[in-house]
Amino acid sequence: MAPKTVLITGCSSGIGLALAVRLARDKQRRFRVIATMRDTGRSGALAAAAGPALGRTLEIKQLDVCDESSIRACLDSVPGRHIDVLVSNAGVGMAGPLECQSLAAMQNLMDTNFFGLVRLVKEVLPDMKRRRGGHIVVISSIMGLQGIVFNDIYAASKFAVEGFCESLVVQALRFNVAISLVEPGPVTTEFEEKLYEEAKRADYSRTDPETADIFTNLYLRNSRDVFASLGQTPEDIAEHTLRVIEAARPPFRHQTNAAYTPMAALKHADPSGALVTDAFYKLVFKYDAVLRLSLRAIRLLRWKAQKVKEGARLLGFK
Ligand SMILES: NC(=O)C1=CN([C@@H]2O[C@H](COP(=O)(O)OP(=O)(O)OC[C@H]3O[C@@H](n4cnc5c(N)ncnc54)[C@H](OP(=O)(O)O)[C@@H]3O)[C@@H](O)[C@H]2O)C=CC1
Ligand SMILES: CC1=C(/C=C/C(C)=C/C=C/C(C)=C/C=O)C(C)(C)CCC1
Repeated sequence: MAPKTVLITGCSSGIGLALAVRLARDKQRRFRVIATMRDTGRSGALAAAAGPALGRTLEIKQLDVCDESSIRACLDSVPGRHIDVLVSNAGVGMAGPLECQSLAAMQNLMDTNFFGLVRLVKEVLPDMKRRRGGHIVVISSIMGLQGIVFNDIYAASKFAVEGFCESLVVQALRFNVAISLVEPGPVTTEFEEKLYEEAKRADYSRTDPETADIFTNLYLRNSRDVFASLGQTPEDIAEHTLRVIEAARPPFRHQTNAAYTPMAALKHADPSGALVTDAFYKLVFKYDAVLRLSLRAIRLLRWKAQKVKEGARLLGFK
């Protein structure tokens, strides 16, 4: 079978980079990867990780999801504009009290996370419909299903992504085009560090001292622990996404972190929303010590599992 052409956005770091490398180094050579990024000056890490795949099964192209002409130019440079799989991955995060965030920053986030996807789909879907085949894979988030305190704008952008895809999927199916949402929980990438850097620069005089205190001393501290205990690696997400891409009948939704499934299910268990709001309120304000203790226990278990794995490898087990 001819290799599938997969175009991925946001490949300078994190999930996009890991996925591009995973697909390009596929042992069965099933993919030809077009790894895109808005600034090709940032391609060093990808080129290094791709190794000999660069120039063979992987090529790097410029694409800014906020710029229609850059998307068009990139697609026009692909023979026959033929993309089998589009992976919409590029995205930015934002966390903190609303009062400390500028409207311009919020609009930039929506422009990247939501309209970036819309621009891509507008450009790629007509070709896929004409060919009666294709797959659009969207890196959404668990926050596309359930908001998390202080992530108001980011969660809104991922809800927008989910609503857009949920509506479009039925029409697309008529043309044999699949749409899949990949919904990770926390993933340890530059995304996390960028949030903390942003939080350091924020002007907390724009909010009241109590809110500033809850964000900096409760949320940020717990968030670090959540990433350290429950965070997946970008390589984990690449494996999950590969499974979605290679599925004979791709799922519409795919959660990557089982630890978050109950959280996302709560809202469906109680349509009034009281159950999930109450659970979050208690976790954040009442049982934060229990939360931290549980997260520490998980970290310890993970560390032990890692040591067992390393030991087994040293002893020659796979
Ligand atoms: N990390 C996490 O905890 C989670 C992340 N996600 C989602 O995963 C996706 C990837 O994030 P992740 O790998 O973690 O984070 P990274 O910050 O490591 O990667 C984000 C990528 O998006 C790119 N990007 C940002 N703006 C644009 C743009 N306008 N055009 C093209 N590329 C752009 C960045 O490029 P540049 O280097 O130029 O800034 C970078 O390559 C995002 O959609 C994010 O929302 C979902 C769940 C959890
Ligand atoms: C679970 C949980 C928390 C934090 C979760 C975080 C920080 C999740 C991050 C998810 C990301 C980054 C998704 C990206 O798309 C709190 C509020 C600390 C306490 C209550 C339980």
